[in-house]
Amino acid sequence: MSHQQIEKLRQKLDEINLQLLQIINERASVVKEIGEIKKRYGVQKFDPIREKDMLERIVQHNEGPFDDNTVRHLFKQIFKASLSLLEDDHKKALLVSRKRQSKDTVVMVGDFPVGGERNVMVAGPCSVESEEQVRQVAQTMRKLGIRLIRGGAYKPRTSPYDFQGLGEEGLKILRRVADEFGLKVVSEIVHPADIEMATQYVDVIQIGARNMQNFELLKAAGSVRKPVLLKRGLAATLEEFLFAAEYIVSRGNTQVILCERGIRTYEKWTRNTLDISAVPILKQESHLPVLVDISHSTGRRDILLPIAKAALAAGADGIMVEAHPEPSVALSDAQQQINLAQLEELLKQLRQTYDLV
Ligand SMILES: O=C(O)C(=O)C[C@]1(C(=O)O)C=C[C@@H](O)C=C1
Repeated sequence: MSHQQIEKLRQKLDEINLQLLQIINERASVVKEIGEIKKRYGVQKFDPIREKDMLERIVQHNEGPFDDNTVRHLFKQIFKASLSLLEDDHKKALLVSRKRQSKDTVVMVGDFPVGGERNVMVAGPCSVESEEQVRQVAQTMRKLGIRLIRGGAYKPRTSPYDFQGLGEEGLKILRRVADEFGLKVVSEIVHPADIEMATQYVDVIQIGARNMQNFELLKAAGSVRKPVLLKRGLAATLEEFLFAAEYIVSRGNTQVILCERGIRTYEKWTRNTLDISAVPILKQESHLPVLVDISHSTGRRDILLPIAKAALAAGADGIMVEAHPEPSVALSDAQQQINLAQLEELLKQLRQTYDLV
């Protein structure tokens, strides 16, 4: 008997659910119309004052049985969903977004895939200091089966009195040594006018954190047909990061790799704060491969292994690490680089769980 009563009431609820569905979608259509107008006039999508007014008015009409706080909470969820509907519409336009391309982009660095089945490691010294130094690193990498060598030839340093890099000579060293050991070169370019020249020497153009919003540099990188490794800015939101990538991709260079390298926070025990949540969010929002720079994000050697594991567990396509034959005498970032034995050990540990090349 009571079972029948419940069934009847449930039928009623089913009907109400459908009515609610229809009405919230009707509401969403109106919100979208407002969104179109806002877009046309460049008005901010989120309007907290309007939301507050609406909540007040709704609560005034609330006759229960839900209490006012519950009603506020429910409607706040509706507003939130409406807002993300507006923002989704906006993001739909981005070429780098998942909405535009559901399939992962695999960036081919010559014959070497980044963002494919296997995780990658980019390793090498912070700065190119000499051919001998690069050769020692390359030899170890070859032995360990790591293919992507990094090394800075143009160094954007905080102090103008610090080592500024060997410039084009540094790129030549990288190219020569990489060819000798069958490796691919990743190196940072800081000036738009150098992009064209750099394509002769590097396999991946790196755009560093300090230049993430150097729009002329991004445009220049978008105009060539070389993979680009774009690092997240020191204080860039993920949205700004993706817009920076969009600058490159929208110019026709679709081969972009994103790199989370930590952001600036009040924490002093690490050089930067690794934003680990950036990894799954970027993978969700964008089809581009995502790497994590475990050296710059931490600035310290002692936590590289757990940080690398965290990055890969969070879904990163690979990690970047600074390695030097003798870190204590390195001309830059001496305290965060690992030596070659430590590189080997790090890789050994990671390979127990991950297929890292
Ligand atoms: O009224 C607006 O300006 C809207 O964009 C609609 C709406 C809503 O869902 O009601 C959506 C987002 C804003 O934060 C405020 C209100």
